Parts: sequence; C-alpha cells; structure tokens
Amino acid sequence: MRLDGVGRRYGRRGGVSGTGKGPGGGWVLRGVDLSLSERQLVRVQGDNGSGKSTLLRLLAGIDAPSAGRITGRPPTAYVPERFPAAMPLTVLGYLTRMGRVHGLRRDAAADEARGWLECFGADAYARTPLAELSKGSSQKVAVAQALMARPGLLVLDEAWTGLDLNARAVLDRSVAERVAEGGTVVFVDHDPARLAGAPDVTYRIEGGGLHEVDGRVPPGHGGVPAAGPQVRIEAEGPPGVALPSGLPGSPRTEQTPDGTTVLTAPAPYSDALLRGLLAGHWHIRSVAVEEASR
Ligand SMILES: Nc1ncnc2c1ncn2[C@@H]1O[C@H](COP(=O)(O)OP(=O)(O)OP(=O)(O)O)[C@@H](O)[C@H]1O
Repeated sequence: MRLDGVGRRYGRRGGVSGTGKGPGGGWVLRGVDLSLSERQLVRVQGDNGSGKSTLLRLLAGIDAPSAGRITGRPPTAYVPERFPAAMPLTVLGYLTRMGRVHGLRRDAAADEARGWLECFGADAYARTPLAELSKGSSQKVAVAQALMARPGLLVLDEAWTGLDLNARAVLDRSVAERVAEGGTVVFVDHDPARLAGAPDVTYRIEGGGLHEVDGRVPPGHGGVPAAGPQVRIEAEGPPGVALPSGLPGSPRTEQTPDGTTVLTAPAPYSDALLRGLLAGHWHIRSVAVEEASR
C-alpha cells in the first residue's frame, strides 16, 4: 500500500483568510509519502493534535485525502479511538454481523465471535446490548470486531486504552500474530512502552509531515526501557536442518557449543515464533521472558 503526496485539511476554505492556516481549514497533513509492506509493524507517534488519528483514518479508508493518492489498500480493519457503541444490537449479534460482513457464514461468524469474547474474558457479555457496556468492555468488542476479520491491514488507534491487563496481552499477541501471518499493523498508543522493541519502523508526525524515527527499537522515554521484554527460546533442530527462514519477530540467533540455538525476539512474538519453530519440527528446550535491556 502506498501514500503519495497525501494531505488532509478540515474545512473547505483554506483557513484564516485563505492562508491555509488556523482553525477551519489548515492542513493537518501535507505531502505524506509512505509505503507499507506485508509483515510490517508500524508505530506512529506525535504530539496531541499533530494528526495521528487523521493519518490512521486515511490509512483505514474511513476518510479520504484532500490531496494526493492512496493505492493498494488490502482488506482493512480499524479500531477507532472512540467506538460508536450506540447500535441497537447485542455484543454477539454485532460481532456475528461483522463476521458476516467479512465473508463468514452465520454459524462460523458466531463461533468466531464467541471465541474472541472468550479470549478477552468478555463472554459473560455476549447477550448484553452494546449500549449497556462499560467503556472497557465496549473497547474489547471494538478490538474483537477488527481481529476477527484477519485483515491484511489492521489500524489501531489507542486500541489498548481501557482494556484490562489480560486483554492488553491478548491484543499484543494478536498484533504479532497478524504480522507473522503476513499482515501489516499500524498503531498509535500513548504508552511509549506499548509493543516496545517490536515495531519494524516508527514514524513521528511533526509539522504536518511524517518522519521516520528509527527502525526496530523505539526511542526510550522517561525511564521506559529502550527495548521491551524479549522472549528467549532455546531450541534444537533435526540433524542437518537449518533454522526455518522468515521466522516471526526476526529473532536474533546464537549457537551454543552443545548444538542448541538460542533465539531472542520481542516478547509479543513468543507464540508466533514457537509455532514457526514447531512447524519446522524443531524441539523447544526452554522458553523464558527477559525484561528489557536498557
Ligand atoms: N473532523 C474534524 N474536523 C475538524 N478538525 C479536525 C477534525 N478531526 C481532527 N481535526 C483537527 O486536526 C488536528 C489533528 O487531529 P488528530 O485527532 O488527527 O490529532 P492526534 O495527533 O490524533 O491528537 P491526539 O493525540 O490528541 O489524539 C487537530 O487540530 C484537530 O482539531
């Protein structure tokens, strides 16, 4: 997917006295070029009001650019900053309907919906009308509807906000899973430690433009570790068999004298990485999560 010279301004008149600045018409984004690829985890950061949600809405196709072009968008799912939970449907009814929108048959959609509700510890709310949900529970529904689509592009705008610890961990792993399965995930989150160490690229929005901060390791921030928790897996392959290529999380590898391979990758990738090794008939000797290095 590509963005070429993309701009977005709100209002038609080009701002104060037609200058394009100020309320009612200023460009929030201007001349944004961006290329997103498969298997890519992208973080977007920036100050309040810099245009992060604006960019995410453009990526998700919820909003159209005022200038430039967006091409090659894969099937996309989006978790907005605020989920409009006012629809007259129960949780299960809504998620089943969303599953059908994504092409599942009715029974499969309902099963998928129940599965995600269970994952997020929200199965007790299946029959609850959306409008009666607490903020955290409706956030779980917002996230579930996006994940059940298994989208090529997953766009998450502060999707972790309001989730309990278990649900946050589920979302972390689901993001890594999506990337491992070939998807692209773009996220904004106020917590600089969110998925720390896992993004392939981090962009900052400043002055209406998009600037690459760096690859792989997001910047440390006020005592927050520069690299997040890492999973350390000791594994052994069948004799003469090389490590499977393209393993999720692009693990660092190290060989020990006794023939064990030690793989280290960002912790959210642990499940996907283990699955990749097991699929290659590798034997797992140990798994440990190590806290961030500073
Ligand atoms: N629908 C809209 N109509 C008019 N102006 C808007 C609209 N949506 C956003 N804006 C303006 O565009 C600018 C960027 O807003 P946006 O929500 O994209 O920023 P953000 O970086 O996501 O902010 P935050 O960190 O506070 O969520 C702000 O000045 C905002 O007031």
